[in-house]
Amino acid sequence: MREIVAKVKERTSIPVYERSVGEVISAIMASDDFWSIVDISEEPLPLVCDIINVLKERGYVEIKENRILLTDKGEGLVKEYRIGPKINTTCKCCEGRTVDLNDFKEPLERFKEIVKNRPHPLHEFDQGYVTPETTVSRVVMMHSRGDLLNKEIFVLGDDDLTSIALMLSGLPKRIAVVDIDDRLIKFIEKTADEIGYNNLEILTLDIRKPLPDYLVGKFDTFITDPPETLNAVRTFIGRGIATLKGPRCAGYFGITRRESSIDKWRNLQKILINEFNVVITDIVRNFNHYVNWGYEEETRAWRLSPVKVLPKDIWYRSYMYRIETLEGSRGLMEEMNVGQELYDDEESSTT
Ligand SMILES: NCCCCN(CCCN)CCCN
Repeated sequence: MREIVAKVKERTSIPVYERSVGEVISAIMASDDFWSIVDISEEPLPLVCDIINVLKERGYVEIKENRILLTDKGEGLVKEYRIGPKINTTCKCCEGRTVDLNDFKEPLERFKEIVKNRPHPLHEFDQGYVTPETTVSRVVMMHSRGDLLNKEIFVLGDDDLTSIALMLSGLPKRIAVVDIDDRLIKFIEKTADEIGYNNLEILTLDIRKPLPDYLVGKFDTFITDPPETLNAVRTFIGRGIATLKGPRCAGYFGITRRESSIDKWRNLQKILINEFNVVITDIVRNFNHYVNWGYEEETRAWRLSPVKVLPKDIWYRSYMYRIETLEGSRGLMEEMNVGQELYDDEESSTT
C-alpha cells in the first residue's frame, strides 16, 4: 500500500493518504461505474483518477467495456488489508437530508411545473442545479431552524431557483436575489409576476465588487451554493455574512467532497471560524443532489476520467452547511480581485 501511495503522490499536489487509496478501493468494490466510484469514495475526482491509474498500472485494477474492476491481484490486496465494500445506509425516505417533505407536496409539485423550462446550466459560471426535491428540502430545513417565517432572505446566486421555492412557501417577509446571469434574473422575475409574488428584490451584480450599502446588514438569513475554491468560499459566503443584520442570524451553503479534499475543508472551516468568526451549527452529508449539467465533455473531469462514458445517474452531491453569527462575526467588505481562480484550483474538475 505504501508504494501505491508514493506513486500517487508523484502525480498530484492533492494530499494523499493510505485512507484515500482505501476509500477508492472500497468504492470499486461497491460499483464498477467511474462516476459512482467518485461519488461513493468521497475523494476529489482528480485524486480518484490518479489512484485508479496507479492501481491499473500495478495490476490491481482493470478496465473492461468501461467498467472498473478489481483483478485477482486486487482481490489479494483487499484480503491482505481486509478492505470491505462501501455500504449505502442512506435513509430511503428523506434521501439522507433529515427533512420530511410530506407537508410540502403542493409547493414541490408547483415548483416542478414552473421550472420545466428553466435556463440550462452555463459552464462559464460553474452552474449545475440541484433536484427539485433538494431545492424544496432546503426551504424545509431553513424553516425548521426558524430562519424563514417573516424573515428577510438573501439568495446569493440562484441557478437552483431556491428563490422560487421560497416564494411558493409564502414564509419569508421578503426575498432578495443576486445573480451574474441575466437569464436567471429574467426567469425569476417572470415567475414572481406569474405567481403574483411582490416582496421580491432582484439584482444583477458581480459579487466580487463590494456590496452596495442597501444590502449590508439588512437580512436575517442568506443561502448560496458557491464554487469550491477558497476564493469562492471567501467571496460568496463572506458577502452573504455581510448582508446579515447582526448576531444569531443564519447562513446556508453547499460544500462538496467531489471537488474539495478534507484538507481544503479544514482550510475553509478556518476561514469561517477565524476570519468570519461564525459558528458551524449543521453539516448534513450529501444533502444537495445535482442534476447532470450537460457540459461534462467540456470539463477537466472528462479529460481526467479513465473511461469516456457520460454519467447515467446523479453522482455530484454536496453537504449542506448551516452557520450562525455571534458577537464579533463579520463578512467580506473589500473587493475580491479574482478572475478564473474564483472557479479553478487543483482539486476542481467540473468548472
Ligand atoms: N459545475 C457543475 C457542478 C457545480 C456545483 N457548484 C455550483 C452549484 C450551483 N448550484 C458547487 C457545488 C457545491 N458548492
